[in-house]
Amino acid sequence: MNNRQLTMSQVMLPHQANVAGNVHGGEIMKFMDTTAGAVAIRYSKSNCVTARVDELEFHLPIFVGALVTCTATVVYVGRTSMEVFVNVEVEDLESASGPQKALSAYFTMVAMGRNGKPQNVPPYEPVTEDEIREHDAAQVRIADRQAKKKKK
Ligand SMILES: CCCCCCCCCCCCCCCC(=O)SCCNC(=O)CCNC(=O)[C@H](O)C(C)(C)COP(=O)(O)OP(=O)(O)OC[C@H]1O[C@@H](n2cnc3c(N)ncnc32)[C@H](O)[C@@H]1OP(=O)(O)O
Repeated sequence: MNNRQLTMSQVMLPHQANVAGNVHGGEIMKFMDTTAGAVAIRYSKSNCVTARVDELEFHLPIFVGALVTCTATVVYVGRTSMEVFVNVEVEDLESASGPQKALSAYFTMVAMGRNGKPQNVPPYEPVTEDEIREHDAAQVRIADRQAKKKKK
């Protein structure tokens, strides 16, 4: 089992949409957060909180009845934090077009100890070319963020 990746699917229901049938962005964001949280909990074996979500851009409308699939992957592990890439695909089950990419984002999840403080998570060493590329890109993003924070 790959404990760094987890996929969850949901059919969108009327209570998640506006009167025109468009699913609220917040519903999708909550689903992404839950998927990121679940994989982070499984990876770290502890409760996790969301510390940060990077840019979100909705490329496609999502309508009631669509099957939405979130795949969350831990791409970088710090001392107590994990960067999780969440990819969202949407599928109209009545059409033959198959799943289409709707949006994606990076979530930073922090493992919390029972004392309410961040706690260490198991280290992660990327192995495949894709894993190493994602890991290196995460390091660049984190360094950029830290540099911006220092400027403030
Ligand atoms: C156990 C149960 C099992 C049940 C199974 C059920 C499964 C069902 C799944 C549902 C899953 C739902 C998942 C939703 C989870 C929420 O939505 S939680 C609610 C929203 N989030 C919050 O309330 C968090 C509020 N913020 C905080 O509590 C604190 O700011 C934090 C995030 C703990 C950080 O505290 P801090 O004092 O700044 O800690 P600090 O030691 O300085 O930093 C800790 C790490 O966080 C990083 N960090 C801190 N702030 C940031 C930031 N803004 N950006 C990036 N990184 C940051 C630091 O760089 C550091 O990283 P490392 O170098 O250690 O790797």
